[in-house]
Amino acid sequence: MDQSALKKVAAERAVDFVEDGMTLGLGTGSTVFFLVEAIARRVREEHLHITGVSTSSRTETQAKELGIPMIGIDDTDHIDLTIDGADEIDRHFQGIKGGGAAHTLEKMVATTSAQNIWIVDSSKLVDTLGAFPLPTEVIPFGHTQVERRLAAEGLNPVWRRNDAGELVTTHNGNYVLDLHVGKIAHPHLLAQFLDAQTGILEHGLFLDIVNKVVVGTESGAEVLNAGR
Ligand SMILES: O=C(CO)[C@H](O)[C@H](O)COP(=O)(O)O
Repeated sequence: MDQSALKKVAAERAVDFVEDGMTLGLGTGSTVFFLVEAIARRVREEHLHITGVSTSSRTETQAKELGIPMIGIDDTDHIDLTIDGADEIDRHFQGIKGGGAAHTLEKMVATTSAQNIWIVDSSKLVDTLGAFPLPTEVIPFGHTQVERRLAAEGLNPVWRRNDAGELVTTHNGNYVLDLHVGKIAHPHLLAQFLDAQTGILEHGLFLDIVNKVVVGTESGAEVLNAGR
């Protein structure tokens, strides 16, 4: 199976955790694309009443087109379950997200959610985080000053650009600075440092957040419980 097929395996298993009446956070990315399709199928066929909260305009558009009722994050203070993709997950169920530049909205939705499930293909499981460049969202004012500060700390910041070479902007109009750190030995310490940097709106370390990971493998979906 190719990577896309493995993502679909994970997404189609995760939809089993969706229950009637739930307010459901919907993540962003190619794995979530399959999830939204699978949820819409259950809404249609089983007449499930669910309400979605999205983390990007891409997901919002897809969900609405497929008939999933949607509300905004400002319309609720409680989400029952959020299902999202991830870029890396380590053995302690800590993760990196933001490959799709949506990590700020994703973190808001995830931290409003009672439960979080991540859906990934098996290539996303790692021993130590950091091979995937860690995304940060940086506000335009003083952004090169932030870059210099992070470079001085040895965090190897690189602005994310699109195929035309332009700076990628987030939903909020900010820039994405990817940190090529190699190995993140102490994710909590790095998160603390980044949280303290004025100018960085949010970073892609998602620590102590995920409850379950559904992994798409060649032999089917595997559910890993984080024990939190
Ligand atoms: O964090 C994300 C977007 O900001 C995605 O969840 C992450 O990049 C995984 O994407 P995909 O499912 O396409 O591999």
